[in-house]
Amino acid sequence: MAKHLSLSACSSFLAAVKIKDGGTCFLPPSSIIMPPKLCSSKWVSHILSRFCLPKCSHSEFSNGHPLNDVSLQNDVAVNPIVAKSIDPSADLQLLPLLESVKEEPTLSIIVVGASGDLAKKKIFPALFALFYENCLPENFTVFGFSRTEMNDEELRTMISKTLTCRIDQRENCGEKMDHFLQRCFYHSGQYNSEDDFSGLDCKLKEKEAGRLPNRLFYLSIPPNIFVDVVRCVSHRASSASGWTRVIVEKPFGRDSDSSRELTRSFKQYLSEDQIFRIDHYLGKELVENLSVLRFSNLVFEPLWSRNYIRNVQLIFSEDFGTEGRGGYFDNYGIIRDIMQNHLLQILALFAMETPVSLDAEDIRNEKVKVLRSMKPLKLQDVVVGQYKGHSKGNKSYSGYTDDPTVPNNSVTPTFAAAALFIDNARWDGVPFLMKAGKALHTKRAEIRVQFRHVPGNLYKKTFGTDLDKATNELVLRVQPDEAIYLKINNKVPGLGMRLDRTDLNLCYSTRYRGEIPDAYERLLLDAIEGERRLFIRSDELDAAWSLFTPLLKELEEKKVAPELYPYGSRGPVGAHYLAAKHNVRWGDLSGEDS
Ligand SMILES: NC(=O)C1=CN([C@@H]2O[C@H](COP(=O)(O)OP(=O)(O)OC[C@H]3O[C@@H](n4cnc5c(N)ncnc54)[C@H](OP(=O)(O)O)[C@@H]3O)[C@@H](O)[C@H]2O)C=CC1
Ligand SMILES: O=C1O[C@H](COP(=O)(O)O)[C@@H](O)[C@H](O)[C@H]1O
Repeated sequence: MAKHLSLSACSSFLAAVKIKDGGTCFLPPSSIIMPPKLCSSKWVSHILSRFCLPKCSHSEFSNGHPLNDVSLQNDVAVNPIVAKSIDPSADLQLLPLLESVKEEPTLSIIVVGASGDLAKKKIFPALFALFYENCLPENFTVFGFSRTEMNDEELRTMISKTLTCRIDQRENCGEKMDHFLQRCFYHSGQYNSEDDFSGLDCKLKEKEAGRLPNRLFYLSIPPNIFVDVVRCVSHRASSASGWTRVIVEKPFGRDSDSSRELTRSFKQYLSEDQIFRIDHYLGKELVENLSVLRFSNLVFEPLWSRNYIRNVQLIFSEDFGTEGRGGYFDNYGIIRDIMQNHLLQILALFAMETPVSLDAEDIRNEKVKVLRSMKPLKLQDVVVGQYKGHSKGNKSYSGYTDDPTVPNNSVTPTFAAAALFIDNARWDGVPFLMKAGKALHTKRAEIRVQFRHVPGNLYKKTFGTDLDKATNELVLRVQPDEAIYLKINNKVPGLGMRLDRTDLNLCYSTRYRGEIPDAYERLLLDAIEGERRLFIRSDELDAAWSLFTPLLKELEEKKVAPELYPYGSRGPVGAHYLAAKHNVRWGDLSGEDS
């Protein structure tokens, strides 16, 4: 038991707390009274996961490797509802700390594909931000692994170019960066070479220095080498006595069959608990807030159904093309790149029933249910487009097929709009419209909820014949300039009776001073803590592919020609016809917000 009591350097006493299944938690009292700031609440769950002993501690083995993934977390409902897990009838006792640290845990984060775009752009900066905010455990190292020949210093130089300090906390930034970089190391190897992963394992062990080793692998590599890496990790580089977790980047397959095959291959080497399929949109602040908004405010949940909501729009647009990623993109297209994952995940969170609790499995169960209630997409529910070259003033923008890595005759969509329906009592008949495109006139991601007309509206004359103009609309702007606003009708002050459409507006930058953490920060921290709520379970993934696979097959078999739209425009006109077919107007193009 003493080996679990490793952290309490902060206190000479621990509070012993009984948890629901009869296990015991040892909590430093300081963790119980921590204020509920992000890192503090994470801290409590972190402590629970490290200190809670289940009724019977057991180790599972897979391929000869212990899977010490803290399965305790199924026994203890961690962040943010710690209290729920604690048996209220159990007395809190203060126990003297039995023994000082014996097997202090250490965390190694291994970025596989360290030389790549995503690692440089997102993963290393997110790790540094976590370090900067003291969210990483005391003993951690970061390892880069890829084929490119580099030494530790060269990796550090590469990483240092992409690190930035948070705007609101610049103190000691240089010093912090140096400390962080000193914890970064590199190992070069082939992705399918078990010997190269043995070499990595040796270096990891050296840094772990006999402490309890926990290892988090981040697969930031093309999908065709995922399975090789997972095999090598499992055989040669998984932790012998701590946990081993693997974060996997999308794409998780190209369709139902390939995705199932990938899941099957992964499960030869890893248990589902060890796989963290990342969808970085789930780590975005406004997406996290969706459930809070809905389930903690009385005013929204009663309206959240076909009775009051006319349609829901999920919109993603970028004002740049696929430059530099054409090779990848042409094999996937916008439907796989954005819709089947990011937008569908948001839809599932938006439309799910109230989960039993905030536990990962309860939430993911509800998401699976709603995905399984949806009708697979048909060709007539979809419009596809592709951007073409365009000149504006003396500037010219290349078309999608001008990219040398894209075939000239490619019909891969860079834009798509789709109408989806959920066949359940809550959402019957409500169109969920999705729209995603590259090289459009603006960069944004938002959720728009258009409400029904007010029956017998006393003021309808003021709105003329266009009642849509008077419809309430709730907008969650995911990015940029995070905001939540509700369009309402309001009397213009004065003696007359003139109505105005205006916004009840929560603009994040005005209301909250701190900088919003990047999605990758939140998700990395969750994976470190074993929190799975924001990661995709295999049955969710399967349900998501089932919706899109028939459509993707049809588009590809029939080689459906995308409607061309000029780079920097508002996208194909077909998207308007699709919306009109379902009595919808795109909220982002309504004039007020476009
Ligand atoms: N970049 C982005 O914005 C996003 C990326 N993703 C996903 O994240 C993962 C990584 O993306 P990204 O960093 O852009 O990918 P990269 O193309 O930059 O590849 C990452 C690294 O993998 C190695 N690599 C590249 N191609 C091959 C190959 N054919 N065979 C073996 N090794 C190869 C290279 O390292 P070396 O040669 O040194 O071994 C490269 O530095 C991908 O799955 C991608 O789909 C997801 C969302 C956004
Ligand atoms: O997953 C992806 O997301 C990015 C957009 O992410 P964001 O956080 O910058 O909005 C997109 O550019 C890329 O094509 C896609 O693979």
